[in-house]
Amino acid sequence: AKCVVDYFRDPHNLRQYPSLTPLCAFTNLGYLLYIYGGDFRSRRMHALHRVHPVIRTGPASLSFADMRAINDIYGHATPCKKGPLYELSMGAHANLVDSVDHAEHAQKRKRLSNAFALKNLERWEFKVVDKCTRLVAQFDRICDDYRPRETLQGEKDAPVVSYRTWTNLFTVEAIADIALSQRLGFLESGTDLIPAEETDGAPIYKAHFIDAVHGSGRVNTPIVWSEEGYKIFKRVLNYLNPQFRRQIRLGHDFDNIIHYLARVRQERYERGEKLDDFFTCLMEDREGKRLNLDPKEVRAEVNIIMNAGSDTTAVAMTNAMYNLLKNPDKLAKLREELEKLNIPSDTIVPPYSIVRHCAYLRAVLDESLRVLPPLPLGLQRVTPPEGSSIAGRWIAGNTVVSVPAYSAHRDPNIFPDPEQFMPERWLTDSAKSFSQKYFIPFSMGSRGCIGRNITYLEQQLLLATLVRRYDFAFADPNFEPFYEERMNLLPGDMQLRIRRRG
Ligand code: HEM
Repeated sequence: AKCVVDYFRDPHNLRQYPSLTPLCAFTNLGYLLYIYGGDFRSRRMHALHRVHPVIRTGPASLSFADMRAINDIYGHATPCKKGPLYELSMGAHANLVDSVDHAEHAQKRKRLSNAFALKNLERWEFKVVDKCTRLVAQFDRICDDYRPRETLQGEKDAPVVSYRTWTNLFTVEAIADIALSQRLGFLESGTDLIPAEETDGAPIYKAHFIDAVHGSGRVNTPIVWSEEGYKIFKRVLNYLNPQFRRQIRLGHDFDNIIHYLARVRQERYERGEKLDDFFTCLMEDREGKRLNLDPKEVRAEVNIIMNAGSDTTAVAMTNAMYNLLKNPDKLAKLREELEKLNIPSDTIVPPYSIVRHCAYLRAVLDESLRVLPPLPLGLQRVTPPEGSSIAGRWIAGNTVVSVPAYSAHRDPNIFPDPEQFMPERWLTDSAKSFSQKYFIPFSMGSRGCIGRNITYLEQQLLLATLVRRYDFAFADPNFEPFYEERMNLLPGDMQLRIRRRG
């Protein structure tokens, strides 16, 4: 009854906006039901946004597909804060992503920003080169061991690899080395089995890293949109739904993997090993003075870096290869750019000092992030109590507001022919200005992604390496990707035939 009364009282003055579903105007359950199945909801929602630039997604929530809203909601000067979702999904301690308080976040960000600066990343290039080299060793072995069979067309066939899985193993290994100086051996074993341990000293066991990351996302994403219902839904679904229960267990495995990794790294630190990684930035300031952070906070930061730092980049890598294979003329252009570099053929991984200047390579990656942003949904922010102006409208205080990257990247006034994969659009004079204002795969402002330099380092090195060395083709020529949208838009498996180039 309160929902109905509030609908007619309309304290946020939102009745003027069309509702995503009729239920959304009355209760957050409406949005929860809309996203529950985990299909590609940002695409569904975009179909509506093409007609309505502002949509009501809850009793006090709006989604904007108006480009002016990006700066108002996420820009450096925004008065908006992170929304209730972040506190709800927080673990035992706030981390850099879910910390809501401005002062707390600024302090956390300052601590890590040195580690994420571009000049430091170049120091860690060797860690990424090592992972590229080890992935190439596996792909070479797979190609060399394969006994080709004749196809119906009379050609020799080639082995099949799961590009999605191998690139995900690559990104987990890369971030484990960058963050914790830890070698996991995933690229040798071809699996993501890793030790995990409870905080109560129970024996160590093994868990699957990637399933565990996805488990924690699958638990929270469907239910975190209802502040009132979150805890109840979690309990009820855990009781009634075996699949949900399994995801909760996997999420728990992820916490235990992080506990294991952080403990091992802490012990190395206490033994006086001098290692060059993020963990050191959590232990000491730039002058080497100990910070003495609460161990729960250290674990929370390790958790988010291992999660955000591996999954998003793996998604982006799969999407970039998919887009190139669907657009062979763009792949040919990329190869042409890389071949012009005249890098000796026995150099497996081209140096970052060279590939970072490859404009077409960067354009391919950006265009892929535009078409398929790994976080396509509207990132939740909330207006200050006094209200705020967004895209030229006055929005009442404590309203949840967001701009879905999926829709922003499809504004035809900024990105003509938005469904077309056209890296060339990033090579025009105007590209710099629209990329700064309207290209938001990493969000923007003070809460924008701190790891973007790392993802470009990884993606540029790996894609340049693989495109130079191998030919890829869809194992199923009619392949169409399957997507599961949680916080991240997760592509399903992508099987590719792989051949060594001459
Ligand atoms: C293609 C790859 C990536 C994409 C698309 C991406 C996207 C994003 C987005 C959209 C946000 C804002 C989240 C929000 O407001 O809730 C974010 C924040 C963040 N990302 Fe990334 N990210 C990527 C790679 C990385 C990597 C490699 C790391 C770590 C090494 C990382 C670490 C973080 C952290 C710690 C934050 C929180 C920043 C803050 O609030 O101060 N990300 N990322």
